[in-house]
Parts: sequence; structure tokens; C-alpha cells
Amino acid sequence: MADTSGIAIHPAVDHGIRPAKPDFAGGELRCLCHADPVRVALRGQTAHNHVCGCTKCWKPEGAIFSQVAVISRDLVEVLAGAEKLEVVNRDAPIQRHRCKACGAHLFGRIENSEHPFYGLDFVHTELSDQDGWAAPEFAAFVSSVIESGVDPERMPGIRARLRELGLEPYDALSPPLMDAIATHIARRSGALPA
Ligand SMILES: N[C@@H](CCC(=O)N[C@@H](CSCO)C(=O)NCC(=O)O)C(=O)O
Ligand SMILES: [Zn+2]
Ligand SMILES: [Zn+2]
Repeated sequence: MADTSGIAIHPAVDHGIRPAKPDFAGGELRCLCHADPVRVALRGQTAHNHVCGCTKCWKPEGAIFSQVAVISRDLVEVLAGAEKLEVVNRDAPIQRHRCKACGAHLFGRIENSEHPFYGLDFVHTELSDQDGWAAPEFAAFVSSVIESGVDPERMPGIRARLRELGLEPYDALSPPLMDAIATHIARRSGALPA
């Protein structure tokens, strides 16, 4: 049995996962700047919240994973500090908009209308004071934490800790999301009816 003590996955899950509130209507994200923070309104509940081990998603200091969810891009609006935002990598499928001053990612947007997740923005609801956001449901891109420098020998402990938290570990996205991506591709290629 792997030793799971002292493994910090992410602050939003390490001390128990807070449940979503029914009928939660959204809230506001703020970057980590004390003065003039970037403020972004999310005008609805998020979906498919998960912890992600990939090297691209923004992680708070000391965390091995990020926590990231999606929301319709129509429900996302920058309220303040737009001039502080920059896109991390314009060539990436997800264009992550981060605060130039503190580094926090406020939203990740897909601009390619052929992408399976076009229309959804990626957001980190830990940047909100509100309680009631969708709870993380699984762990994605778990093996990718090694790409950030995690010792491969720690992986059995990390996967055991994720399972303890009820976050099933996957080395890509969860099976329903991978099925949605494959269905999108098959409809475009004609392998399935459009
Ligand atoms: N091993 C790579 C994986 C990076 C990756 O594919 N990340 C996914 C998931 S991010 C949210 O769950 C992805 O869709 N990336 C698209 C993008 O980053 O634009 C690594 O760790 O870097
Ligand atoms: Zn900031
Ligand atoms: Zn990621």
C-alpha cells in the first residue's frame, strides 16, 4: 500500500472537497494581485471540474495539480484589469489569459471553431471567494506531472492519494470526455453520421 501522507495535490482538495450548491448562479474570479486585481465574471455554474497534472494549466504555489473546470464562453466577462492580461501561448489550442503581474490564469479560451471543446472556456474557480462551484470529479493528465519534475517514484503514492480523495486518476481526460472528443472527430470525418 503506497504512503499517501503529506502529498499536496491542490489546496482545493487536500482538506476535503467542498460540494457544489444546487442552483449556484456563478460568481467572480480575481487574480492574486492585492492592488487592482483582474476581475472576471462567470455568469453561471462550471462543469467537468477536475484536477489536471499537465504542464500547461496554472497551479498555485506548492501544488502538484491545477484545478480547472469549463464554462460557456458567453458567460465569461472581464470586469476589470483587461490591460493586465496576456495570452501565454497563442499557438496552443487553449489560449490561457494570465495576469502579467501575478501570473494567475483567469480563463483559457479556444479560438479554433473545429476544436471539440470550442465554445467552452477553462477556468480556475479557486480564484473566487464564492462557495458552491462544481466540485472536482476526477484527475486528468496524471502521468504528466513527471514532465514538471515530479519524481516518477512518487506516482504510486500520488495515484493512491487521488483515489483516497475520490478523484479517479487518468493519464488523459476522463472516459466520458475522451468519448466526446472521439465522437466529435468521427462526425467530422464521416465515420459517424453528423
Ligand atoms: N503531457 C502534456 C499534456 C498537455 C495537454 O494535452 N493538456 C490538455 C488538458 S488541459 C485541461 O485539462 C489540453 O487539452 N491541452 C491543450 C492546451 O494546453 O492548449 C503536458 O503536460 O504538457
Ligand atoms: Zn494579478
Ligand atoms: Zn491541464
